[in-house]
Amino acid sequence: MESTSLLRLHGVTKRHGSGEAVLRGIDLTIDSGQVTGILGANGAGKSTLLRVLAGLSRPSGGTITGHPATAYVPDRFPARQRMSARAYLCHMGRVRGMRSADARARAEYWLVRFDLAGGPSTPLRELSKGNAQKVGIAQALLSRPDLLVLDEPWSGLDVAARGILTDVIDEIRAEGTAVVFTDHRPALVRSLSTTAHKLVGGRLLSLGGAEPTTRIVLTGGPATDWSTRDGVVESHADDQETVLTVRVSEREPVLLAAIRGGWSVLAVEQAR
Ligand SMILES: Nc1ncnc2c1ncn2[C@@H]1O[C@H](COP(=O)(O)OP(=O)(O)OP(=O)(O)O)[C@@H](O)[C@H]1O
Repeated sequence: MESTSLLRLHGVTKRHGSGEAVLRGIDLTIDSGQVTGILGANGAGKSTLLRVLAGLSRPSGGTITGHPATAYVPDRFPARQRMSARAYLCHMGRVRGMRSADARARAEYWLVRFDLAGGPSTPLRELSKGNAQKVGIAQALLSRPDLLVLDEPWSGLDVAARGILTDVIDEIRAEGTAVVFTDHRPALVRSLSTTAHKLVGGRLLSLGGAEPTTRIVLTGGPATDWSTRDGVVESHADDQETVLTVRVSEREPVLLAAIRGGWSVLAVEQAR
């Protein structure tokens, strides 16, 4: 699919009130089908940048061109209402001009896919942080946006939902949606992004493209926390299998550790 430019930031600055500038001279182009990952320390300005990208916050200086249909998922979904997850999503769908039946079908699809605890009828105010986050993501995916802006979307999600979100990002980007996300894990940002950046001192530094990854499917070994091992970008386990997404440069050491640890290797395949 040919990519088109959706949004361009040129020399964007942002200060909150009369304080120091949080963003300084940000140049960034967002193309369709592109996944842009943004790293940065606490307080570096990641959420501020995402709110500017989503059109929720006006920059103090610089220019922004482009008006993509944008969906935004904040780092904490404020789920205080009494209405059910399904009713909330149907309402949001109708607000966006969807037919009721379509909104309901899409709501049901995302809540089932992300396995919302208690199911779609659960009142929002009874949801845990991670389950509220699933509803926030479902809300953004009701109708396909041109640009999906995700603020630390994996934080709070359980292992299965993390894997689903990674798959969903791959799927929608293949359909042409641009995705911008923040996270604190350099390996994950580098691996999932087509362009990775780091915010330092209010400026956006380019980290270049993603390093390719390999998917390693293991079975039969002892309980192991793979997520802390060098090169492991993601790990996903169920009763039968453990699926690791591993940077290509670390594939052999991880395979060796698995075999030495008593695991059987079911598959090694190119992931990205
Ligand atoms: N509405 C606001 N009013 C005043 N200052 C703000 C506001 N929002 C953010 N800030 C300040 O701007 C700076 C950047 O905050 P921001 O939330 O963008 O950082 P972040 O990189 O997303 O941090 P974290 O990783 O902790 O989520 C911080 O110093 C913060 O205190």
